[in-house]
Amino acid sequence: MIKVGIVGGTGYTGVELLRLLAVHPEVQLTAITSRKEDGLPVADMYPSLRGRVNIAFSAPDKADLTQCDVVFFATPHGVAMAQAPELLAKGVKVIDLAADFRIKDRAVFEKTYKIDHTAPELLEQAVYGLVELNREEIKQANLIANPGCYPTTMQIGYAPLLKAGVIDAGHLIADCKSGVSGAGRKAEIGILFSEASDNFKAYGVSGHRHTPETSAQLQRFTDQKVSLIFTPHLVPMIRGMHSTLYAKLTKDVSNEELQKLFEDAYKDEQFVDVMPFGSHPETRTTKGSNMLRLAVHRPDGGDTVVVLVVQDNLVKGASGQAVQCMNLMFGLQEDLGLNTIALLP
Ligand SMILES: NC(=O)C1=CN([C@@H]2O[C@H](COP(=O)(O)OP(=O)(O)OC[C@H]3O[C@@H](n4cnc5c(N)ncnc54)[C@H](OP(=O)(O)O)[C@@H]3O)[C@@H](O)[C@H]2O)C=CC1
Ligand SMILES: CC(=O)N[C@@H](CCC(=O)OP(=O)(O)O)C(=O)O
Repeated sequence: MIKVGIVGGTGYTGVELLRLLAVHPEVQLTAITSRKEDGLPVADMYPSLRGRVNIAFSAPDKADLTQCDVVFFATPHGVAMAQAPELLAKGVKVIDLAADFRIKDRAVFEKTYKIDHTAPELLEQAVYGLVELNREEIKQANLIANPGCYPTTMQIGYAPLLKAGVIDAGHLIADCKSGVSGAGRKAEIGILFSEASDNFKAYGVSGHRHTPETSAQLQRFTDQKVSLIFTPHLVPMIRGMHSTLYAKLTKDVSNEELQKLFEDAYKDEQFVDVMPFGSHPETRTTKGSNMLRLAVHRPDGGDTVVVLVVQDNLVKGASGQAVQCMNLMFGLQEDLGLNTIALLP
């Protein structure tokens, strides 16, 4: 059994990890930390886990994470970088759900997150955990930088077009919407029920931290200079993400050829569903599952291609993706513990 520790077990991605790992056949939950809930049985806080998770939260300084085989950090940016060096030195693998190791360029990271990087020596060895685009590296990794939720949709949607060289990489426009759980489980005015429900708004139109992360990753797939306009929106639902990705075609490709690019790219991927050309994927078809669904459009046969992508921000956008990485890092079947079908309606 793989001994797993979770730092930040009380947050939304933490409890999502618990939901997935509690029924994972190869995992033994060994340590779950919380600064505020030291000693509280996990299932007292989350009764959905009664009878499934029988350990208590422990304060981060009391939990012996070095006895684990792998530690997930479901914590704010800046926490994993403080603890990863010691864990890695003791042979413990680390999967960070935050951004500490996502951006290789330290200066760009520090400018974007306004945090001094305290473990820059690990940036080189960190592997970006988007399995469909990085599988072989993930298998060898000891330190995973799990992607952001929006970046996952943008990369899966744009990568086949960039690799095929059929779009103008210098003018990508991503119009993305997230459910409120994307902001985490914290008390903040903008995510109160009376502020976020029955309301719809964009935020971070300029300078959202997912723009540099996504641009740097997309740059791997093309020689053209990538330029991305990314606009996130908060939608009044709890889980779910919908990204509408626009790009200008630069080659004379048919609709069938466009569709085939995506079908070929993801034909062996069990967590990416390429729907028939012109479909309208719905967020609820991914709720609670690790599936990402997409559909390709070309409005009025013009020179703009539109890719619609949906996922559950807490599963494929965070904790499910992290478990998918763990499975690969430990030589397990990639879908172990991840075979749930979405809840519908
Ligand atoms: N929500 C989402 O859809 C996604 C989130 N992410 C990223 O995953 C990470 C976790 O997000 P999310 O679960 O939403 O966040 P939450 O705010 O819901 O939870 C954060 C957790 O971290 C713990 N924590 C906070 N500060 C510290 C600290 N200094 N040391 C140790 N533990 C700490 C908190 O527990 P306690 O206070 O009890 O110690 C809590 O359990 C973030 O970096 C986020 O950006 C990534 C993709 C999607
Ligand atoms: C709705 C909402 O607020 N979403 C978060 C993104 C969550 C995510 O992916 O987080 P990290 O990159 O921080 O890990 C945001 O826009 O900041």
